[in-house]
Amino acid sequence: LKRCRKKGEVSVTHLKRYSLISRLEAVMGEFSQRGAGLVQPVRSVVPLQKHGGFLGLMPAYLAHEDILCTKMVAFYQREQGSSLPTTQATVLLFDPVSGVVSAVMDGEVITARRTAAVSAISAKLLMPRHAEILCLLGSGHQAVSHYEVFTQAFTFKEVRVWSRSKERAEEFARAAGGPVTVCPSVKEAVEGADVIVTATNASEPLLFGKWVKSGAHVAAVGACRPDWRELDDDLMRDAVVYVDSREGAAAESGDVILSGAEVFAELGEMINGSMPAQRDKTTVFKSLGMGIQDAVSAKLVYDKWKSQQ
Ligand SMILES: NC(=O)C1=CN([C@@H]2O[C@H](COP(=O)(O)OP(=O)(O)OC[C@H]3O[C@@H](n4cnc5c(N)ncnc54)[C@H](O)[C@@H]3O)[C@@H](O)[C@H]2O)C=CC1
Ligand SMILES: O=C(O)C1=NCCCC1
Repeated sequence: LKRCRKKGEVSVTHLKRYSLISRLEAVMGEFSQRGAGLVQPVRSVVPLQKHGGFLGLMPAYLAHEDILCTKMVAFYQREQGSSLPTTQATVLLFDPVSGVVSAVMDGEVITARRTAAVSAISAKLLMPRHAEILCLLGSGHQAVSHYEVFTQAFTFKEVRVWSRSKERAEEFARAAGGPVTVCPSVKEAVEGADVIVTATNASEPLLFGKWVKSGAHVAAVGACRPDWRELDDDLMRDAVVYVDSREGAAAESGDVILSGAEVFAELGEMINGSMPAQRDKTTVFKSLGMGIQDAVSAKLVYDKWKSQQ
């Protein structure tokens, strides 16, 4: 990908070469057609009230490719400074003929990479044509994977990071493969940014519409509970809102539910061409994560492993 890029150019066409991205595009397009060949219920979530956590179950069956998969993901809101991870996932692949489990995989990398790859698809379609500034809010696992995928797929003049812990943001910047500006506040970080990724465990809005440049694209990855927020009402109501799944957003996204914002389209509808990409407007892609994304990602990993046996 890096070889294909010219300075200052968004190398959107080269995204196709990134096989995870093209697999995700295909399956999300198919999902938005609501055909019988793809079964994915809305995530079941078991609250662990006593421990401030949740266990999510994410099954999916892709009949055309005969992929049967489920992910189990535990996610928590931890106290600042806790050494425990906030998100832990395990992915099971089955032989759909017999129901036998063919693989048990750690889901950390799959979750990190597929989420960032889906956000990159949203950015490819929705960010300003000559996007120069990428801003990451949060410095955890998703911020790292978004940095990696976004800087491989696109060319930015500047990458900024804000985190509620300045030390973590500085650590993030040191570990990044290129220059990253650490910003002291969300407001300063997002000012003039063309693409903003929110990847935090916040449950109250931290990104306000009044700070966001008109025409910017926001990929909102956190706030995956119906009463959690990352984005304020102004941003949600003024932007054109895209989601990964309408049913998922209606059940789980506090940013969608509590703001009363209208969902304009699913990412898959844009991919299929049945709904337009309103690139000239301020856009929000509200990501919640889907079992079908894990299924195609796990199959890629499994096939690669199999080919090496
Ligand atoms: N949309 C999707 O498909 C997926 C979404 N997620 C969600 O993405 C978010 C980030 O996940 P990870 O990077 O794995 O978590 P992480 O724990 O590695 O990083 C979380 C980041 O959020 C920051 N943070 C925590 N509480 C905050 C608050 N109240 N205000 C501002 N910043 C805060 C932390 O300092 C850290 O920088 C979580 O909400 C997680 O549930 C995770 C996986 C998939
Ligand atoms: O899709 C996922 O995986 C997750 N989504 C939201 C919460 C954490 C994991």
